[in-house]
Amino acid sequence: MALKIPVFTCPLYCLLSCRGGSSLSKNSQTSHTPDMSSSSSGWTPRHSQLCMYFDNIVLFTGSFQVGEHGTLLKKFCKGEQQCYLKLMKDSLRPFVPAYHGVVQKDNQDYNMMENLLNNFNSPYIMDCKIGSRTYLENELQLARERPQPRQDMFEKMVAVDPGAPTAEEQAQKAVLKSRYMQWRETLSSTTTLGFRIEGFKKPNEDCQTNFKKTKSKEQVIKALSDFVESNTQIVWGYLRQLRQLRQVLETSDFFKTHEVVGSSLLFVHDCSGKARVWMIDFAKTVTLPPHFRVDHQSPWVEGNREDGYLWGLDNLIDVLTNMLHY
Ligand SMILES: O=P(O)(O)O[C@H]1[C@H](O)[C@@H](OP(=O)(O)O)[C@H](OP(=O)(O)O)[C@@H](OP(=O)(O)O)[C@H]1O
Ligand SMILES: Nc1ncnc2c1ncn2[C@@H]1O[C@H](COP(=O)(O)OP(=O)(O)O)[C@@H](O)[C@H]1O
Repeated sequence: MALKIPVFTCPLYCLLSCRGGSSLSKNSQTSHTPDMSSSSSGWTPRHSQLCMYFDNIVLFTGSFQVGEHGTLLKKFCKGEQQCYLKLMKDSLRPFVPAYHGVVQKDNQDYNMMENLLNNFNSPYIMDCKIGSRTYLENELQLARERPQPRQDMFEKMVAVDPGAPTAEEQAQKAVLKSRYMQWRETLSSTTTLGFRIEGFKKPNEDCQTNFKKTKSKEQVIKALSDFVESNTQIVWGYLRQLRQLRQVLETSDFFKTHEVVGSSLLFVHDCSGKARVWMIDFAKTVTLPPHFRVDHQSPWVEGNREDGYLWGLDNLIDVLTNMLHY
């Protein structure tokens, strides 16, 4: 059973509590980072429209708060909790943040986890969403049964490509979520490479999240080179981590029995040369029916539950390897 303990009062609470489910990936194309006045606690919070961070400390999103003793609190999601509980006993344990149970704050439950940036000095942080699709099969089904046209998604679509909506969508000024998600996937490298860069943050620079149209290998390499500042030692460090992860995934019971959708790899390095990769975001990772098997590589067709996780990881490893020969 999950531990329930009270959260200590965080002085940054009001700054961090905004919309849920936001992340690097949900940033706008036009990020701005106004300085906020220095607080008496010594923190200098800065934020962009949908990307929050604290100087040299951490990158936060609307669904997060700071926890005690170097922990992060993410808005509670039962499915994600179940994943973390299983992951804590799985061979993937070294590749996910430590999970510390459920805590409550103002009637809101949170999953408490290790802050992966704890042991880095001025970290470089990148979020890459892995897999060949970003929505669950049951989301598609729901969209068919109860279509809910989304105006916000129409607006996000038009902002990137005014010609993308169909005549019907133009008339409604709304699109279905499944349609938006599929469009996002074909626009980016998700469908061609099985992963996409959601965003990254370098020390003393604004978040970069303008990767919605980063699709070709060359574009991806350009973005990754910018993130690692062409430092081959860092690329080697990430490659070592990703190859280890690849091996561990082959042995993992968790991976064997789950459809892993919308999950990211969090890349973190700093100027000491330390580079680490972790799997994060299991909100859309679901257990497969008993005896149902996926290989995480085959192309997805509705019903086969394939997520393309290993295909994406292999492509990412290839791309990083290519960078060493550039
Ligand atoms: O990245 P952009 O183009 O802004 O689109 C976002 C991402 O796909 C989110 O996925 P993730 O959280 O994995 O980044 C998704 O959240 P879900 O995870 O809820 O599907 C959002 O759906 P809504 O939250 O319904 O708006 C969708 O609007
Ligand atoms: N355990 C963690 N330690 C440090 N940063 C994290 C951790 N988990 C998430 N993050 C940061 O928060 C962002 C959003 O996390 P994610 O779990 O994808 O949330 P959401 O589902 O709200 O998008 C990530 O891109 C990363 O920058």
